[in-house]
Amino acid sequence: MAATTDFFELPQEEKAPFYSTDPTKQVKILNYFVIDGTQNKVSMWSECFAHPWLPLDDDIFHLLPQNPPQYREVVAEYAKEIGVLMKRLLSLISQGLGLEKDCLEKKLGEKPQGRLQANYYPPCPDPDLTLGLNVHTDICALTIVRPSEGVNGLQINKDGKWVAVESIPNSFVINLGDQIQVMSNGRYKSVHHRVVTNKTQKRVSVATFYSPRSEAVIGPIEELIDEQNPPLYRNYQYSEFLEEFFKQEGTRRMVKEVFEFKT
Ligand SMILES: O=C(O)CCC(=O)C(=O)O
Ligand SMILES: [Fe+2]
Repeated sequence: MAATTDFFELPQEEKAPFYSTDPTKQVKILNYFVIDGTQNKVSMWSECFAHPWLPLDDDIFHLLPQNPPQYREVVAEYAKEIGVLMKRLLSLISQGLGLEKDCLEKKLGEKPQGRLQANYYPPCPDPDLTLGLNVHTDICALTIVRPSEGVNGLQINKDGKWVAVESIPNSFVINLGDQIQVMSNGRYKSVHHRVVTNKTQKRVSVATFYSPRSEAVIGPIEELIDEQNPPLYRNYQYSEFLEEFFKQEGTRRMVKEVFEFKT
């Protein structure tokens, strides 16, 4: 967390080379936005630094910041541990669905892709006017979030109401993503969430996303389909899902809904 916070708090000129809106750039700082009624882009009250963590090969490693000096080593170590935890969680979720331990991992395919997104939310003079991150579901399979301690901000939508996720020391927040909702044929839900800001304290979080690679074919798992439980989604290549995601940029995204069978 310190390495991430230090990176965000570097002088602007040191961070400048990382700012980019190019979707193909692997390591970059980005600002999420919403498109308002007059087609203007309205920026969220946050800055996000994103890059791959799986695989973290030499090419990517050398694109990571050299300042703060410990950034690369800390991320490499964190990536290793998160990889182990992701596998463990996927195995538990598979068993929770009554499937073989390695079912979800196998269905997500070889060479899964992991992206890390560090989010920096500065104090906001009027938190009622904006959000740190707009309401969304994570499009990946699974997300592990490490939030800064003692500062709330993340909220999930439960039965139409926003509920604060309390920050608990030394803990992670696990979000099920859209791909788990589709693969479990709707038994697990990818939760709608958003981040609110506050007037006095900055907040930092590090989200690590785990996704299939773009060639993988995703759909409801056969063992979970029968007469009572017909498939809710059609099979798709993950690249199609990503294409739809980018098409809906700046809107209240409804990506997996595009792949639903309409009844
Ligand atoms: O800041 C947080 O706690 C959540 C971040 C998040 O939802 C995301 O990066 O997708
Ligand atoms: Fe999220």
